[in-house]
Amino acid sequence: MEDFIVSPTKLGAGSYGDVYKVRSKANPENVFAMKVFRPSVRLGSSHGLLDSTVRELSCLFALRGHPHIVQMNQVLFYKEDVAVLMGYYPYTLFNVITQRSPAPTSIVARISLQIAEALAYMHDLNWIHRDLTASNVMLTEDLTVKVGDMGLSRNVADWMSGETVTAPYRAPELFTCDDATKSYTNAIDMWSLGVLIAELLEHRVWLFRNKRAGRIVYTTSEILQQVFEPEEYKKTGKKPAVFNIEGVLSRVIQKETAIKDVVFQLLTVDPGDRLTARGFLAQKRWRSLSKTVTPDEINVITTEIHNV
Ligand SMILES: Nc1ncnc2c1ncn2[C@@H]1O[C@H](COP(=O)(O)OP(=O)(O)OP(=O)(O)O)[C@@H](O)[C@H]1O
Repeated sequence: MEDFIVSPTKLGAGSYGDVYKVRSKANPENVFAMKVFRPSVRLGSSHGLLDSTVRELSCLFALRGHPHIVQMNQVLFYKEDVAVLMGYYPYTLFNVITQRSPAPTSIVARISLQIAEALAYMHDLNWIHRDLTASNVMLTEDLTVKVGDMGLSRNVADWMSGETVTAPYRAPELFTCDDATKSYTNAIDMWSLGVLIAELLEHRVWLFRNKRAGRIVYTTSEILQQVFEPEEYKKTGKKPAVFNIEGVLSRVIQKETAIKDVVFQLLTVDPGDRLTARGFLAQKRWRSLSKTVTPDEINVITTEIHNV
């Protein structure tokens, strides 16, 4: 650690650790983010590491070098704790969704394709992200995607914990039964991608959100069970009218068919019918849209984020 200067203010504090901005002493132009993992307080844990730390480090290691996944530079000790030195990324997708004006569809296409590139790479290597949210998609100064926060990521197994993915981004199959472990696939990440695209197009975060004290909002499970109740859906073949998903996705509905179709192919109840990452990457309309991004469009967004 003697090679680095650690900024005293935290970049962020998550459930699993604190993140600091760090500069190289030899070359102060070189800026990194250092995540210092919380130690395990589990009785009998001899190594002092949380499972999530081991998962995050092994996932970052397995996926290192991918252009749209956070860059892992070094694993080191900071004081008594294990830390990872990563690339420093100034924005997250949350900043883009919550800026004053909605992001143009060209930017939505480019960002979503870059997220899909990262997911396709993960899924090909048999990893599931399991916590794709607006805050976990980081962005460089020119809005290049770096998918991060792999604390819940894991290799696919037959039975996995159902208690995963931040609620508003959780796929319907994770709500289908109360068992602690469930059988699901990497299609859960594609649902989360569908929610992120819808949030960008709707210009609103947490479209499917949790109940908050004092405000009438829908719980994710209520929405998903009412709209996508598998039994009801299978019986009638069409979505029950209890909850109007078209109302929630009102701006998406107004988009041209090719855009609308992709969102609905991702927000598909049956995980077997849901668009895969490779299937998403093959969407010609999105690819050509993403190529129309102009430097001006990027400037407008980054300037707005800076002015918030
Ligand atoms: N590479 C990075 N560059 C800049 N900021 C970062 C970077 N990594 C993390 N951060 C900041 O630190 C915060 C916490 O990081 P991270 O989400 O990885 O921690 P966590 O403990 O896993 O969080 P969570 O509770 O969301 O699971 C992020 O929301 C972000 O603001």
